[in-house]
Amino acid sequence: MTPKIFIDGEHGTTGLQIRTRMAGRRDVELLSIPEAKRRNAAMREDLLNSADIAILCLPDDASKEAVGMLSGNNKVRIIDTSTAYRIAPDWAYGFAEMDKAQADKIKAARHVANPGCYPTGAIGLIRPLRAAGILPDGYPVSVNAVSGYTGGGKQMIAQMEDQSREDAISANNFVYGLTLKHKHVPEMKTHGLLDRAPLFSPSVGRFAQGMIVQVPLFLDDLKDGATIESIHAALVAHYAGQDIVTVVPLEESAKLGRVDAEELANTDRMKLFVFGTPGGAHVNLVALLDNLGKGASGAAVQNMDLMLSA
Ligand SMILES: NC(=O)C1=CN([C@@H]2O[C@H](COP(=O)(O)OP(=O)(O)OC[C@H]3O[C@@H](n4cnc5c(N)ncnc54)[C@H](OP(=O)(O)O)[C@@H]3O)[C@@H](O)[C@H]2O)C=CC1
Ligand SMILES: CC(=O)N[C@@H](CCC(=O)OP(=O)(O)O)C(=O)O
Repeated sequence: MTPKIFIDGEHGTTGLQIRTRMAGRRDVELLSIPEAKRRNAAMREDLLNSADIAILCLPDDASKEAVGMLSGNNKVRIIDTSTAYRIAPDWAYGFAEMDKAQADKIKAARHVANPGCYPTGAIGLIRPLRAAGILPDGYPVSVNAVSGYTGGGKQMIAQMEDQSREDAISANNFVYGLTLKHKHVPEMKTHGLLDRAPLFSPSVGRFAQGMIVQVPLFLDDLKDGATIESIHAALVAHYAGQDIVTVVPLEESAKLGRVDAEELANTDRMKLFVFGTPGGAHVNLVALLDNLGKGASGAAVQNMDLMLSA
């Protein structure tokens, strides 16, 4: 039987991108709700319960409501793209490359929490160094990032693109999350294996899709003997054997004068760089991805495929 997939929130930014990625696929049947009925609870409940996999592309509250609509159903599997379940112990975290066992956990899971866009970059950089013992307990990790404006969903897209709106945003680049209580911090801490919450400072640029996440490190405060080379080697070893997350060779990074946030727009991959000077005191870890690709919809489709392959 062809597996049935329902995307709750299919007319939003993340949902639409998932639909685009599924267009033309014959191995799955997409159940769909008309745009005008997208908030009709009875129709959603019926479609959710008719699916083999429900992909939730909704705000947190609506995701929780959808999970509630499935509470009596022990068959439907769920991929939730919201923040609601990302550190819930009974949900598998949908970042397949984060360690060697994760893809199998996703394959077997009934409930998968798709990672946040910024956390995908941050955890992708931090977790391998924690696992290798290079980043010690107590290290004060900072995460600085810039996202394309589609990261703010339909509302921010309208605010950036329609300058006639009362709430239009005219800035080309702005820093936000100024209370330092961003919803992604717990997720970065848990899946980054950190014992201290990172200091996370996000920003948005006037480009639709793309993301740079930076984690600067002081070598003196890492494990004794840590160097730009040993950090790079730990990342290379961690990501060996797959081609979605690539670690850029040090010689290649050393030749770069800049990193373009849009380089991986419209792809589902992530690139990791280690910048610095051999023998120097600092390194800057950089992750490059599409906030809507590996940061959202690309990861959701990857997780769906893993679940279907079980
Ligand atoms: N954009 C991004 O880069 C990323 C987003 N995500 C996550 O994906 C989720 C969706 O975000 P995004 O696609 O950006 O948001 P959008 O606002 O673009 O889309 C959300 C969709 O959900 C619909 N919706 C809202 N409330 C309800 C409800 N109660 N019942 C049914 N439908 C509802 C909206 O309808 P309406 O038009 O009526 O409001 C809209 O179609 C969020 O949880 C976000 O955190 C994850 C990673 C990255
Ligand atoms: C630019 C922007 O506003 N970004 C969002 C994060 C993206 C998002 O809402 O989704 P995820 O949590 O699933 O990544 C924010 O900072 O709230």
